[in-house]
Amino acid sequence: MSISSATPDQAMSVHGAPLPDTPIRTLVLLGASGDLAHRLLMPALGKLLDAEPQRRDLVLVGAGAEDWDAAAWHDRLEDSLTKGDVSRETIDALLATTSYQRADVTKADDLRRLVQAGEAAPALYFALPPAVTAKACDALVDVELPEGTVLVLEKPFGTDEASAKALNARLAGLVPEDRTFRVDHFLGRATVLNLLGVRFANRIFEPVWNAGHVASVDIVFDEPLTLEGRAGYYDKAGALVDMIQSHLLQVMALVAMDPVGSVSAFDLRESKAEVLRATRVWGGDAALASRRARYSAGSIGGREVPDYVHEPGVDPARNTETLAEVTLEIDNWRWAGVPFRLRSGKSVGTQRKEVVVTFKPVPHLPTGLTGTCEPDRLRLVMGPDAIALDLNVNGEDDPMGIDHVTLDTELSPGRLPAYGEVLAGVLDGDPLLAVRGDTAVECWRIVDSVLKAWAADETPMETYAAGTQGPEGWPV
Ligand SMILES: NC(=O)C1=CN([C@@H]2O[C@H](COP(=O)(O)OP(=O)(O)OC[C@H]3O[C@@H](n4cnc5c(N)ncnc54)[C@H](OP(=O)(O)O)[C@@H]3O)[C@@H](O)[C@H]2O)C=CC1
Ligand SMILES: O=C1O[C@H](COP(=O)(O)O)[C@@H](O)[C@H](O)[C@H]1O
Repeated sequence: MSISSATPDQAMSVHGAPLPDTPIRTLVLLGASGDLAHRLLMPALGKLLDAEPQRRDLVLVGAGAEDWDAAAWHDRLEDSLTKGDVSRETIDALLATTSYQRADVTKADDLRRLVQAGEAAPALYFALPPAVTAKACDALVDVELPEGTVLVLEKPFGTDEASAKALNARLAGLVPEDRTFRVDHFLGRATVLNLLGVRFANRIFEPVWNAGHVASVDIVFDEPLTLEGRAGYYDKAGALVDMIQSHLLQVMALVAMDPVGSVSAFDLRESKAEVLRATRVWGGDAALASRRARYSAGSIGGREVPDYVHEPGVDPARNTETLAEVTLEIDNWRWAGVPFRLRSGKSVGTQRKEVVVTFKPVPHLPTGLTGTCEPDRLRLVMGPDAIALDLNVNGEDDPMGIDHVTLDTELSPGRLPAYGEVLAGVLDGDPLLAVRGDTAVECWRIVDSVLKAWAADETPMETYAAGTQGPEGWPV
């Protein structure tokens, strides 16, 4: 990989890597009429251009199945950018150069036209359903790609370990690995990036960041959001694949990896990969190490929510879970015996999105101190971004009595939305925030055994009413 050594006068990317010789000037958005493109990608692109007006000389080419003329495309793009609070100047600049092509992206001829739409090598962003992305990659075999072409793939990357390997093989025949961006937008979230600063720019955490001092780690992403009309995708994925297989395992890798010598793409991604290679389900028993549940009717913030199985587009026969929990172990010197619990759910009453590191009790509490110690806990909250440290202190009323306090502060939400950071990496050719091919396969290996146990009904499907914190008896 070519990232870590810059010549003295070489330009640097926002993530600190040298810029490639051929920076990306054409972004082709395949699936431009879809939800991801409209709600997240185009606003994030606008925010990135707002933040770096001098640096980004970019033409956006939209492509999709819709038969849109220039006016319809302009309306759609402007609506998306306006909703994303992008400046008028950036909106006008983008509108002045953008174009839209109707295309069936599974056809080589249509893809060839799109690849040739700009003057230089493009970034092709597959904002498409995963099955369509796989077909588009097959069709690209018959298209000559200019040197420097970048391919950007969304999650889920494949549907299991074998299909992820096959997709990697297909991509390797198209462009080099460091021009393949497997997107996990959680890697662009401010609090997730903050794991690097908190862990490695402070003296106090790293010496206790191991099985000698840590009792357990929880990575939780519970949302009040319901299905939000996404049955077409979500009912086939479920909470385990939608959140744990990708986002939460990436976060876990950043929490558990060894300290890196640099935050270059090479060092960081290798350190994450090492942790994931050592990760497996707790006790080697996927059925016992996991739980699943599905929401029934309830209400969230005054809004009535139907039974998941009665949501439009849901097929009850799929038996899809909306809340998943998996406990993992990391078989290495640093983490042997420490449970990492990953959990994510929809239609949960109170949002909880955080990494919690729970420390072991002190080896000896001095005789004479009274009361009960609570475990020290470090929390990194993913939105609104915050950090908190729960500590035991001496009490107000009894000077020798133990009391509990929390030191906490809000953290900046970051200069850009998560997808803005991801796009900056894509355009700079810096794969720091992209998921490496072997890592994508490892993440499937970790969850595949759970998927198999669930398919064989070895783990019961539990129920929780929408608006509650999950089934009774589950730790929150
Ligand atoms: N939406 C979200 O919040 C998130 C989505 N993702 C991922 O992003 C990807 C896209 O998701 P999303 O935007 O929600 O999906 P949508 O179904 O909303 O959009 C998919 C787009 O692909 C187009 N499309 C489908 N087949 C073809 C084809 N053969 N040729 C050209 N265009 C085609 C569709 O056009 P048409 O509708 O006209 O058929 C549509 O514009 C998925 O992998 C998803 O997992 C990741 C994170 C969040
Ligand atoms: O990728 C996904 O992420 C969102 C949560 O991320 P956020 O950045 O929107 O908070 C999740 O709701 C969705 O189901 C999942 O597909």
